[in-house]
Amino acid sequence: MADAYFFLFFLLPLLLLVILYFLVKPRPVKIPIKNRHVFITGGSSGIGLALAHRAAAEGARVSILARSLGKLEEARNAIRLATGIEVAVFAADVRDFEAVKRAVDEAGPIDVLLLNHGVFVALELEKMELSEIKFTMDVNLMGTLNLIKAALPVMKNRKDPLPASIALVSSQAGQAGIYGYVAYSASKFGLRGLAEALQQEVIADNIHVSLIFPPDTDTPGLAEENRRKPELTKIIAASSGCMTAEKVAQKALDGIKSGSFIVSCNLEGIALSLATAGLSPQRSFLMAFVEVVAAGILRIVALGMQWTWYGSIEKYHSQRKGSTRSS
Ligand SMILES: NC(=O)C1=CN([C@@H]2O[C@H](COP(=O)(O)OP(=O)(O)OC[C@H]3O[C@@H](n4cnc5c(N)ncnc54)[C@H](OP(=O)(O)O)[C@@H]3O)[C@@H](O)[C@H]2O)C=CC1
Ligand SMILES: CCCCCCCCCCCCCCCC(=O)[C@@H](N)CO
Repeated sequence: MADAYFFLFFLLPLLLLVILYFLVKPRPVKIPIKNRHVFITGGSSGIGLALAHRAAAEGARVSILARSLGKLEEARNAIRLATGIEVAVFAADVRDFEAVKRAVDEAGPIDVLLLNHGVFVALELEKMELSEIKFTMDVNLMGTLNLIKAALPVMKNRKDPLPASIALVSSQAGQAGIYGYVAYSASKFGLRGLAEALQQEVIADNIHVSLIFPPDTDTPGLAEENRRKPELTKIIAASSGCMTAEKVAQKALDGIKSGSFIVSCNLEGIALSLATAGLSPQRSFLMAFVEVVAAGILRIVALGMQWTWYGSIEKYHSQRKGSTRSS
């Protein structure tokens, strides 16, 4: 009997750990940011601004890109005031490849390309204009591809032997489809396929991809979104907490520096990432171990999550039916 326990709880896990240690690829990597060029899109507000602050404070040379020059200059002043460091600003729309290319060329070789720009409206697909849907896909997905296309040739040709990074800010709504985010979830899920494929294409150039999955984050963008957010979106998104932009920026930068492919920001996010590990690379054999061991139980947790979400949806519809009948 004791032998069986020894095998099950000691020998078997140990064997699995050893196997995973040799199995995980790409191999772990550390990406320094001190004295390196960090280029942040959407760096004038919210998470991007917090990322710019933090990267500057950690000694990186920082460039930020967004559409509004006014907001960019405000951000530059705020960062100068807080850290004494001057960031470079570039006004361009990520949908405009030529403008993006000019900005990237002018900024000089990039070590960490942090693609954080994004637009979001929470609204049922039926209530969204086609133009809004297209706008979401164009900015979040095509905008990201435009930036990568513009920056990659120079990143590949860098003389620096240090590892470089391309980091994409997705969302927990890019790991699980959420009511009210049909277009947004589509754009953010798209980033995952992009990132998985891209990592295979750039690994030989010592470029490492990170995908960041924040929950609701207290930013000007969220405040705007909340003004017309469907009740059900609020209920379902409340399954994960709300974070400050500073905390998300800290988690994101730590994840990028440690070369993680998947970067979660809170506890619910860790569960979500384990449950959706799929065929994404995992560089840490310890995290791979947790993924393997937790897989079955997390599938049950995920089904329980769907049970509560669909419960909320049913309740919402039955209440609405009740109220339209009585009115
Ligand atoms: N806040 C949240 O709850 C969450 C946000 N995220 C993601 O994090 C990222 C940042 O979000 P958040 O900080 O809240 O957003 P904000 O709305 O506060 O900031 C968005 C930034 O992106 C820039 N931007 C928007 N559209 C374009 C464009 N077409 N071209 C260039 N720049 C553009 C904005 O500047 P300008 O308008 O001047 O162009 C601004 O700097 C997004 O990708 C979002 O999807 C993920 C999970 C949760
Ligand atoms: C198996 C374990 C499951 C653990 C819990 C999962 C909880 C998922 C909640 C998802 C919330 C999505 C928020 C999107 C935020 C965002 O991107 C917007 N604010 C911007 O539009």
